[in-house]
Amino acid sequence: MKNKLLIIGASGHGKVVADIALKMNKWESISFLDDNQNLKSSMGIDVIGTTKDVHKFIDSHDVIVGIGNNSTREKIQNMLEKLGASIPVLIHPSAIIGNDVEIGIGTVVMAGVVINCCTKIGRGCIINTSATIDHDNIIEDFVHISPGAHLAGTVKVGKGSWLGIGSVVSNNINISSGCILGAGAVVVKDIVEPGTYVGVPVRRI
Ligand SMILES: CC(=O)SCCNC(=O)CCNC(=O)[C@H](O)C(C)(C)COP(=O)(O)OP(=O)(O)OC[C@H]1O[C@@H](n2cnc3c(N)ncnc32)[C@H](O)[C@@H]1OP(=O)(O)O
Repeated sequence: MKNKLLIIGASGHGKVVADIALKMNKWESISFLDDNQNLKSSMGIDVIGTTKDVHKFIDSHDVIVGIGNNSTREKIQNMLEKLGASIPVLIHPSAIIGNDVEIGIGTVVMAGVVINCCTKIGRGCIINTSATIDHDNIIEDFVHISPGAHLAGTVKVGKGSWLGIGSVVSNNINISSGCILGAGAVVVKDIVEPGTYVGVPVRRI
């Protein structure tokens, strides 16, 4: 771990990431990179360059991607890992994490989240505000679980999927990689193909 943190992306998600980092109180300085060259600061935190400048800071900073889009976040995190960056896990102090929970690098766990025991969360995930993920889940890399989503026990979510705000997944369900669940979706059967699914129970659109 380094004593400075660099967050790539200074927009909505990046700002929440910065807020969590401030509350963790582990870094003596926090800065952003953002590809909008007109943006000089966000939340009172300096924007010190664009994504292509990251190599200048790799030796001195922990680096995390604060971009909500799953595939963009994946692309940039993969690049950071190739460069040998030190990539932290960010967990809001109000999150409740059970025993035997594993959380991969680059994942951000937001305020009010509960993750129960024996769950495995991959790299570069977003576990958004007040989501709950119960026991023995497997959440693969670069998944976004949106605010207020609830996953029962023994759910598996495939790589890069995005579960929309307030979605609900019943126990023992597998969701394929590359899925989008709409706001308020309810999943009671396995989803075996990538696609966008909405409604109660879900249908593919
Ligand atoms: C902190 C944060 O902000 S985290 C981000 C949280 N945001 C979210 O969770 C957003 C989730 N997104 C959604 O629910 C979106 O509606 C999506 C991704 C499912 C679909 O978006 P699009 O592909 O643009 O679909 P579009 O809006 O054209 O809708 C297609 C059809 O599905 C319906 N539909 C779309 N979303 C939903 C939904 N959540 N539930 C039920 N029906 C829906 C529409 O009414 C429309 O029906 P129609 O053809 O009969 O008119």
